[in-house]
Amino acid sequence: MINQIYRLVSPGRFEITYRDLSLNTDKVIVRPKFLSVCAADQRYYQGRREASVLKKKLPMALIHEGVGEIVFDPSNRFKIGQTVVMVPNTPVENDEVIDENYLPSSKFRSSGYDGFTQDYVFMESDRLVPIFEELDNHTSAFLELVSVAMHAVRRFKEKTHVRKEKIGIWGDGNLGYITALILKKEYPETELVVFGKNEHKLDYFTFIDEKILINDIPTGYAIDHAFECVGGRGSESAVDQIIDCIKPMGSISLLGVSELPIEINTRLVLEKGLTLFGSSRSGTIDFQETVDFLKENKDVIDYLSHLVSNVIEVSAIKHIDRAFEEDLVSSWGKTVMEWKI
Ligand SMILES: NC(=O)C1=CN([C@@H]2O[C@H](COP(=O)(O)OP(=O)(O)OC[C@H]3O[C@@H](n4cnc5c(N)ncnc54)[C@H](OP(=O)(O)O)[C@@H]3O)[C@@H](O)[C@H]2O)C=CC1
Ligand SMILES: O=C(CO)[C@H](O)[C@H](O)COP(=O)(O)O
Ligand SMILES: [Zn+2]
Repeated sequence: MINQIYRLVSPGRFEITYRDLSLNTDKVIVRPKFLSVCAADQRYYQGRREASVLKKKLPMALIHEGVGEIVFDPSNRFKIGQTVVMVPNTPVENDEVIDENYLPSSKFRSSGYDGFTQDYVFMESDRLVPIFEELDNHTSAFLELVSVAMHAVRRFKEKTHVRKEKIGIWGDGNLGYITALILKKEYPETELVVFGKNEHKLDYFTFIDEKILINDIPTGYAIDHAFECVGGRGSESAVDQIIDCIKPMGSISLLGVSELPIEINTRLVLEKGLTLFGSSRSGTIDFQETVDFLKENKDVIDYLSHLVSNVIEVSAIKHIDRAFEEDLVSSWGKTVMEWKI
């Protein structure tokens, strides 16, 4: 069969590539249905990566968040027409200690390997997780991002000391919102405080205990642990504020991606005996955990749906551009593409 792959060839320019693929395969074939734009895809689309990185990674199909329908399944694990969430990480080896998303050999879609903007995606059966009926299509589209937060919260549980009276989350965007939602369920007794830049975004955090604008942090304000969900230029000041506010022996979970290296006040990190750890991406186990978590906490699905800010029907290549352009000017939430191309 001829598969059409919609690749970013240079910033702001998509082109179609045709690839002849055999149906004599052990791979499951998935038809993408609802895809969502991640900040990482926007950086490629806008060319906000170093020229050497763009040269190495493009042309490449973008998008690593999405759900699709099973069209062919030689593994017999799924029903034809079943909706599944697609795991973008593809490991090529097992390791007893290192999670699949930290193995340098793993291939991650839309970061050096083709993402989901294709007519059909050929995947290993263990890269697909069925979802359940109450999970609506638009919200399911960004389950990958939820799985990243889930993964980070799992690591947080493993690495932090027991006192969790107050946790601070820096970042009033998608990742901050999702991380806060998961933490609220996992630590119902903990006071959760979100630190943001924008009052109108903080208004969405209706489930949180306290909201603070980053320019109005009271002197002497203290938290036990923190999550940095900012990324980009804001990362440095966020980490700086966290290091100032955090109590001794607290942990800082770093999630934001910054294009340039940032400065960290290591003197205070040492003095307070802090633990800083990064979390990136996720694996099948995190996707399964996410789906199970949402099955158990159905009210979270409703909160997540508040993140759906743009839904763009894509039936031609120019609509992919439209989705990226609209995502760029949108001040809140996620852009979802209804993949009808
Ligand atoms: N670790 C991982 O695997 C993943 C990492 N990411 C990364 O996480 C980061 C956040 O992603 P996402 O939530 O989608 O992006 P958003 O732009 O939605 O969220 C970032 C938010 O932080 C706000 N902000 C800026 N500076 C500060 C500051 N100093 N303190 C507090 N808030 C601040 C921004 O406001 P404003 O817009 O007004 O500047 C924005 O609302 C990105 O770098 C992204 O690449 C995303 C997915 C997975
Ligand atoms: O978004 C992400 C995971 O969901 C990661 O931030 C993304 O994979 C980073 O990749 P890149 O190095 O290509 O920016
Ligand atoms: Zn992402």
